[in-house]
Amino acid sequence: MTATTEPTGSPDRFSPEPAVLVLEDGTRYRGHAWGARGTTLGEMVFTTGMTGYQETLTDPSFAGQIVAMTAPHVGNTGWTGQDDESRDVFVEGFVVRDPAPRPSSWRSEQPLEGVLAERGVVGISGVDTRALTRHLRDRGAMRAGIFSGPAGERPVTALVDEVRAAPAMVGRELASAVTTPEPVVVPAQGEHRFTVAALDLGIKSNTPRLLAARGIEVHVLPAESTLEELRAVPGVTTPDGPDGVFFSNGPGDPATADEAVALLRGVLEQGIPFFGICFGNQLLGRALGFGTYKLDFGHRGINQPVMDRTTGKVEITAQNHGFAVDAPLDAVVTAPHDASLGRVWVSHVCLNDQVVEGLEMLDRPAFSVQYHPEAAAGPHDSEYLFDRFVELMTTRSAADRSAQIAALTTAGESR
Ligand SMILES: NC(=O)CC[C@H](N)C(=O)O
Repeated sequence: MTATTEPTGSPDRFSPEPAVLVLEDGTRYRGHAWGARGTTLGEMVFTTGMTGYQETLTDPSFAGQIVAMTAPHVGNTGWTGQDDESRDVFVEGFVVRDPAPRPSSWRSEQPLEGVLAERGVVGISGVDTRALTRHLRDRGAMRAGIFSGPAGERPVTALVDEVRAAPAMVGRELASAVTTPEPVVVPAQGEHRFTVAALDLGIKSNTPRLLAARGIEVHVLPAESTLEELRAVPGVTTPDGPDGVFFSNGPGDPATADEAVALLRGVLEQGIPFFGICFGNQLLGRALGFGTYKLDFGHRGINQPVMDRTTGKVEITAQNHGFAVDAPLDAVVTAPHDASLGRVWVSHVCLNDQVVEGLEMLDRPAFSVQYHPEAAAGPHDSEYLFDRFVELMTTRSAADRSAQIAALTTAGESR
């Protein structure tokens, strides 16, 4: 059935040009053309962060996705080049309720809509984003299109057909489209303690920044790098290879990243300390032999509660993922892919829905989290993970988690 939702309340006062957001199930939301005019297609997702629209727009993990902000008033602080999380805007389209008519911040260099228009990002304003979010929450993530200008004047059936012809997120490989074309070195701040090879699957700038702040020189490498290229990065403590390897966040379906998974297996076999974030966590899961699956509507926002099972502390986290690792929560598992990799446990769990939010190997120096400890934008509760990586590169061996695991087993038995 086709439903139409008209915007309510005060519509965007600034664009008389119509635009329409069409979902693959036929639902449509009318609004106003905002940013670039034309057609854009992608997976429709929502993010609940009240702040951080610029960091969201420049997070390469959003490639292939049309993002709706649940925060109603967007653009208030304009655009500040210094806050970019990467070299471009990567979202496929942008859906907002009520854009600020002009920025109000001494740091702003440009209004948000100007940046969107300049970079060809098709947007729509005046949409009831709460109704859209409830719809996606009930029906799941789905493909969508924003149409404005002459493209939006065609019959709705033609627009729905166009949306349905767009590629689905499941099975989509996007890391190669967003990765750095050339290696980039981010120098260590202060004493140069370690050098890390960071595989750029869609990395955000704040990650090398937080590593560099801990005395780590970061070599950001293209996604298609080989094990030899990773090992050619000389470490401080290990001159025949980097002190550690990092795999970043990134867009697309982790099930497509076979080459990066094979690369990571090589890293693990050689015992090089490893840290992964988001896509990097999904790839550690896959390297160990677990599957990944699509969440109904994903976790996107900056207030998601996660339990760190090592300390028992709950942290408020920034998240942006539509897929997750399928690993058992209450058991220590020997890597299903290859028993010689040793044991692994789920180190972090999402308290909203018990989704796996972190993995830690117990016999090798490797761990990863599904959420964003670099948190730009977001809370800073999880920065300790960068210190754990430093500790791992210092000891070069897995930490002892036997007490935590014994507690977990006892809790499991008493249920
Ligand atoms: N931020 C990320 O790295 C996202 C990973 C993956 N593309 C997902 O949606 O789950």
